[in-house]
Amino acid sequence: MIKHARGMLFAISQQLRVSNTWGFQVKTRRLATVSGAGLVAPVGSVAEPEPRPAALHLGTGSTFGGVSFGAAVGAPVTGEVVFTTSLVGYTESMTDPSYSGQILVFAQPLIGNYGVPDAAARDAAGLSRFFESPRIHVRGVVVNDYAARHSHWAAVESLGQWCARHGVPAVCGVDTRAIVSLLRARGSTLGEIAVAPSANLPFPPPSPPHTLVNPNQFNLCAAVSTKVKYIVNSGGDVNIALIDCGVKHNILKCLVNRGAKVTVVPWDHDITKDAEKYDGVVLSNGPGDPGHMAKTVANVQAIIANDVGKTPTPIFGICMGNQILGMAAGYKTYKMPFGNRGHNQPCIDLTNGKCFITSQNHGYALDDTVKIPGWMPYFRNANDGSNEGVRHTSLPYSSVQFHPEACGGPLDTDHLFSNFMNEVRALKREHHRLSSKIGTAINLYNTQTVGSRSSYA
Ligand SMILES: NC(=O)CC[C@H](N)C(=O)O
Repeated sequence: MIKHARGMLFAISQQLRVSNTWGFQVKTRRLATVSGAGLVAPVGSVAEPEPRPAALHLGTGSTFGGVSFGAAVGAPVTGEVVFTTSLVGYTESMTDPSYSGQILVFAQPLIGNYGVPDAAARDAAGLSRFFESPRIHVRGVVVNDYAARHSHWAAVESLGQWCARHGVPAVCGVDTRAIVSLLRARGSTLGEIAVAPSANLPFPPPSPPHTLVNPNQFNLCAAVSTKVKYIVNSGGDVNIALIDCGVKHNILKCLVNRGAKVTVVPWDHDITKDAEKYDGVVLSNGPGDPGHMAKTVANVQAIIANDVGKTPTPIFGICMGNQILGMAAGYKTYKMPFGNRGHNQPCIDLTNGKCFITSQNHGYALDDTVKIPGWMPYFRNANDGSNEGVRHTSLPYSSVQFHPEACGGPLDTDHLFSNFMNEVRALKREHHRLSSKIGTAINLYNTQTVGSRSSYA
């Protein structure tokens, strides 16, 4: 069966390699998506998808014909076409909510060789063991060489089966180097994946005439953020408010593994109105244009204003979180030509000159050329000089554009979570000490006797 599928794939892709353009009509008819209206079929219920002609059409007019190895979608799937240079981590990238609205092109030629692990596997805190969120967020994937045979101890299905179950189209057999060159030259562009209704059609399916919708015109963070507050690791010694703009599970894990209780709140939630006290705030990653995040920016400004005259609440932002904290400080954002996506982006810590290799996935950046009193650039990209973080000059507010939680990618900047947690605990102790100084005699007595036995003492 595998041999047969591989043979067909090879034959079709050979056929398509010699016919990347067309000037003819192919009859199209609608196909039901495998997953239906948002429902995902269970693991094992979907056979290896039938290889069919497929194509990636770019808004710039280029077409790349290939072979479908994912969902047999009826209508073409549109999105912003971006590329990643990451060598591994396709399951983590595809479930990263920051990729919402995007068609992801892998520069690494061989994709799918280690299959897909079990989405139901959980860690002790109930978080997904292998994925960054419960579902696939990319709109489609484009690869050069799809490994029809996978092998890994954790794999429960192939990449093609996983895509098919989630209704996500996937195209292989295309020259991804040519696509990456084009995207680098022309910038990220809108595009669509079209899959032929039948395996017997010898040519890539054409793009029906229509306007490509730019996903970045929508507030994608609002769409992927949690709708309700929830807590992870309720027994943690410090309470971190995580403002969820599309959080990757590994950010939660990095906090929980360091002993924190994490209270996850929606993207537009104002934590200064909450009755409960937070010891620290994390601003998560998230998809789309940071220009839609004015509400979150205002809420962060409220947290900072609320700190005046008190022990400050440490804030740490990641990716979209960097853009939000930066905008709260007064910086502006801009759209990069093709962004930085991959696991090998060098970033210099401007406080000590050290360079770290980082995991990245972003298409927007902060413009830090304008000086903002009280704030400074924190990290800088050693390749393109773009901003990779900002920090307050004296208060514990900082953020990074890259992903210190990795998954996938290098763990070189994992210490930033430890720094943040140390700051949170130190300031909680300080808060404790100050309130004991200015409190009434009875409070002072309680703080000294009870506080000295507490875990923060
Ligand atoms: N990973 C992220 O948080 C991405 C942030 C933002 N959507 C960007 O593309 O720049």
